[in-house]
Amino acid sequence: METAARTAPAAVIVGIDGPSGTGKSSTSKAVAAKLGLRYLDTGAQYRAITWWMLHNGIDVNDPAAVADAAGKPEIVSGTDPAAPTIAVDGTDVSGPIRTQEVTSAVSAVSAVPEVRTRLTELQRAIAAEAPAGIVVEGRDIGTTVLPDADLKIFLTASAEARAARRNGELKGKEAADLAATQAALVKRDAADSGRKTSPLAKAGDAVEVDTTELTLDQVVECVVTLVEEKRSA
Ligand SMILES: Nc1ncnc2c1ncn2[C@@H]1O[C@H](COP(=O)(O)OP(=O)(O)OP(=O)(O)O)[C@@H](O)[C@H]1O
Ligand SMILES: Nc1ccn([C@H]2C[C@H](O)[C@@H](COP(=O)(O)O)O2)c(=O)n1
Repeated sequence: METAARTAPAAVIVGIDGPSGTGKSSTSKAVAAKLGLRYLDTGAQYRAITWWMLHNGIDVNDPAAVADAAGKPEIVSGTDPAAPTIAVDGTDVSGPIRTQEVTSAVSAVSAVPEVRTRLTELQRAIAAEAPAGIVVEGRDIGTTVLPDADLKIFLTASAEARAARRNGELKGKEAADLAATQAALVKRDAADSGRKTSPLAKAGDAVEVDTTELTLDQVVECVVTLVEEKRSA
């Protein structure tokens, strides 16, 4: 008796880029979970290497010192969208990488070409190993890391909306000044967009989604639909 040959759907690679606070992490995790894909937060990797530099007394404003040390830490990312992890030399740094000290230093460290080369190689290797595919989020995924991704999304939102979202995360903690939050977001975006090596930028073939007036569920639905359209094309 003949058995019908069953082929698993080809792995799908989705890149999601955009400025800070546009919803990349929330959207990417939810899309990956819905579609059974892996999830990679490349911002967490840049934060992890920044944490290591600070922890080891490297002057983060000295590009030569950062470049010399760029190959030293071992960065390991767990890609389960329900429980992503990030470790440096075996230490879980998921908490420490979110401190203000790291946030203030990460743009300087991520502008160093040796850091970018190191992490880009790691990101490509992780994407290549994802059996059903992966959602990778960052700043240069569509332009540099995975230029052949099946689908590229560029999320945007007004600076006001992004600052309000960030402050919303602080509920129950010390209330942050909205104007100060907005100024910090805009400053980091300017640094990330202005660096020479693979700056924050929309790839020419990316789909831009302005999330200012959309709920997270609406953004997730929009991206899931775009992935399904690509898969059935
Ligand atoms: N469409 C949306 N509407 C309202 N809130 C949202 C929306 N998308 C994300 N958020 C909220 O905004 C905050 C920032 O989202 P998220 O961390 O996903 O952004 P991001 O682009 O990954 O930021 P960063 O680049 O700084 O890591 C979170 O509190 C998240 O719950
Ligand atoms: N592909 C990437 C991802 C992140 N960065 C840098 C620039 C960001 O300000 C920083 C932290 O990212 P976040 O956690 O806010 O997503 O990391 C980058 O240069 N390239």
